[in-house]
Amino acid sequence: MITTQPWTSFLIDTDSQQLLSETVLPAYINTCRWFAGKARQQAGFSFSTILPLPASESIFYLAIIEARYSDGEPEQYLLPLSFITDASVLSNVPEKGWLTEVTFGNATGQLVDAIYDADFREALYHNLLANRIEGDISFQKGKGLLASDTVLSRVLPVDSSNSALVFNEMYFMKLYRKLFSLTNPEVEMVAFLTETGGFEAIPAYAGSFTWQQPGQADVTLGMMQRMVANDKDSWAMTGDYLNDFLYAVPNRVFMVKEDVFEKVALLGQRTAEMHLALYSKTDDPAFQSEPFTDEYRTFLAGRFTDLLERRYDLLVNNYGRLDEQAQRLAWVFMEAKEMIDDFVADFKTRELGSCRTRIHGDYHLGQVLATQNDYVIIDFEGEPESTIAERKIKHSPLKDVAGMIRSYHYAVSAKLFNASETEGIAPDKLQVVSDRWYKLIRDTYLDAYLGTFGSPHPMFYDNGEINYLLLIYLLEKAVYELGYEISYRPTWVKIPLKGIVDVIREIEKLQPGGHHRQMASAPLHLV
Ligand SMILES: Nc1ncnc2c1ncn2[C@@H]1O[C@H](COP(=O)(O)OP(=O)(O)O)[C@@H](O)[C@H]1O
Ligand SMILES: O=P(O)(O)O[C@H]1O[C@H](CO)[C@@H](O[C@H]2O[C@H](CO)[C@@H](O)[C@H](O)[C@H]2O)[C@H](O)[C@H]1O
Repeated sequence: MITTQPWTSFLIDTDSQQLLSETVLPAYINTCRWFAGKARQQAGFSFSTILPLPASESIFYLAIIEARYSDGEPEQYLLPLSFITDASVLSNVPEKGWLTEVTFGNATGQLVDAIYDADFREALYHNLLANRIEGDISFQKGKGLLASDTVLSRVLPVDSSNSALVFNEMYFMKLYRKLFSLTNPEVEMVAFLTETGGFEAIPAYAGSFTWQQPGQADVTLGMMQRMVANDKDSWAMTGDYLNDFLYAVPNRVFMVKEDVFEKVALLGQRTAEMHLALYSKTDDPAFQSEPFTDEYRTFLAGRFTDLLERRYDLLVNNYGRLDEQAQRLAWVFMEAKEMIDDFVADFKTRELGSCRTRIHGDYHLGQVLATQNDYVIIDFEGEPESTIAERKIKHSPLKDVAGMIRSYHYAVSAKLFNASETEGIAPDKLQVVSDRWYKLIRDTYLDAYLGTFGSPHPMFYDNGEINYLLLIYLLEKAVYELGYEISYRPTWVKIPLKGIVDVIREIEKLQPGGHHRQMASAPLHLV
């Protein structure tokens, strides 16, 4: 691409912007892991805003790209741009960050995603440190950020929905890609937990930067936290524990080491401490706890009913692709439709005395980093499928608890049903040992969680309500997961289906004549 205007004029160089939008962005953006619209009917890309970020020897642009679709609303993505003319600098940029070769005025070079340019990363760091306002970009330094003369930075090689940068191996910065016209819930959550809740099992907040426009809501562009030295996340760590279990199963030995129970209980305790911190007294209405209102119950029941409809359709359309075991579970789910509908309708009118607070919202083993003897909880962005406004709605913290319980169920199922060690074992037998591990671990986690609150606590009205809410949230999560697995990992579909069937069995017990009536005072034994 050749243009007569220099790079410093890119902000007003609409011809170059248009040329790039038409010829470069569609191909480039579709290669990026963070772009969520790959499977949608795309109708083109354009530069909706360009925010200049001057640095000592160059200028960078934070481009806000609009992705348009013929099947729905447009989305906004952040793409920081750097123009590199020096071959030695370019040699540090991986090819996946190259957009195109271009001549701006009399300089020829490569247009790249600026996260791969060390000067850009350094500019972000210094602007944060200085609490600088640069045009419409406002940098806010958090308490945890300390000055440093030298800045060594790198891009963390995690391919996810955002980009991660590391500074001096001390700070972790998340650069948000998909943008929303409200402060990202993650920034609010991390700031509240650190500064009001005094919660220590998250990386300390070190700052954030936002795009501010007069009369409009701030748009969060990035957030910095302390970097956590961790070996792995808890999904990987649980997988390690399960290896011991897996090797014992073919020898007809049921083995769980005591330190597994200790680790699981510690996670239950940390989860409760996070929820207690979110319950802290505050004047900020965004974080004050609230009762279960008609409005909330109507919202949740409505959202759940929509989700169920979509999932039944998806299941019917994909039924033929499922294996025999998954098909059997799918039948149970489909036959229970009326009962589930009644269960959700009952929720809509049921008086509940428990509280709702802000919660993590997307809580599973992959969101908990395992440090040497403890845990650090990350990724407070909320449910990826929800709008930003929905992600800020208060729920019972048992929704997070249900997320983690589902994750333990996933961990054991994924391990036992996909391992060569268990190939000779009949699926029904495998299901029995898998359930046995899951129930032990679930109860260990729950006991430690509830034990940390002491009894009674205003967050939960009574054990009956705890069981009831857990059932609602477990069902909602497993139904959500069913869609995720059909779309991304069809061989794992039976995992959420089994989770759904387990909850169905519990709902059956709540029916007149079901034996739960006699067990109403036996809490926390869901299966
Ligand atoms: N403070 C931190 N310190 C070290 N590594 C981190 C930190 N926060 C996140 N990570 C790493 O980055 C990965 C992506 O972070 P996450 O918050 O889950 O981003 P995303 O929203 O893109 O999924 C995590 O799985 C973890 O490996
Ligand atoms: O972490 P994300 O926000 O990207 O969440 C999505 O992907 C998750 C998988 O990576 C998926 O989680 C499901 O699978 C996990 C194991 O891979 C398991 O631990 C979770 O319990 C289960 O929900 C998540 O549902 C999806 O939104």
